[in-house]
Amino acid sequence: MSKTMKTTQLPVMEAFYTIQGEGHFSGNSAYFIRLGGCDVGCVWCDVKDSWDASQWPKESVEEIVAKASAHPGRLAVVTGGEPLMYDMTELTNQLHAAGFQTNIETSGAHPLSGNWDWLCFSPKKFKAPKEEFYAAADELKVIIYNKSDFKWAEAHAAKMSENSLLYMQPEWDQSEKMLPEIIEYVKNNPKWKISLQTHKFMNIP
Ligand SMILES: C[S@@+](CC[C@H](N)C(=O)[O-])C[C@H]1O[C@@H](n2cnc3c(N)ncnc32)[C@H](O)[C@@H]1O
Ligand SMILES: Nc1nc2[nH]cc(C(=O)O)c2c(=O)[nH]1
Ligand code: SF4
Ligand SMILES: [Mg+2]
Repeated sequence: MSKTMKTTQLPVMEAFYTIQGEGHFSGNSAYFIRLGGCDVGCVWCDVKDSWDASQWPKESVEEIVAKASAHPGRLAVVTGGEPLMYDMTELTNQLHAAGFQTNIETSGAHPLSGNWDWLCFSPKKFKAPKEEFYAAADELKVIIYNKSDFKWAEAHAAKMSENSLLYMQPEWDQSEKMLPEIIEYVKNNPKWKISLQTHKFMNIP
């Protein structure tokens, strides 16, 4: 590559090879790329350290993909922070070129970019999602923190495309209280499935 050619640099908080713990791909080996930076401000966010992008070193897309390629799995999950604060075109193109399936975890609060094989959309009360995510998402994953979130979840589900998957995931610290309610809700509303943060039970990243 010529010296004058610009390559995308992205703030990387951490990247690790693990098991996808949540949603439709739960149980699959996956390489996680966690980008720094988020302006959504969820009170119960489990990675608040990710919010300030300036704390995390910038890496070129080439470096990020080279590190991912060192592992046997070819499923990449891009998360954060909020990955769509950045243009994801080059990262997804280079991941594809290296043979990866590209999955994303996003709140939908920023414009959609990149070429995704699977998009997990987890809308938040703290910063409204962009309308384009309802059609683009493969799975909706609503975090249930209190009883009012069931009605809120239905409002989002009503806007999703017909064949998308619908998940309710208990907020981790409210699980003891809310999981029994979620179980009853899903039994009564079978279009929904439960997603648990299984990596936290397995004590893996
Ligand atoms: C940390 S976020 C990063 C990606 C993106 N900012 C988002 O919120 O979708 C990854 C996933 O974890 C979920 N999550 C964050 N904190 C959680 C918590 N305390 N309990 C359960 N799920 C949580 C989010 O809703 C999202 O689906
Ligand atoms: N194992 C594992 N699975 C995950 N699924 C979504 C995660 C995320 O933080 O985006 C996550 C994570 O941090 N670890
Ligand atoms: S949008 Fe995601 S990363 Fe940002 S605060 Fe909410 S859960 Fe955390
Ligand atoms: Mg997580």
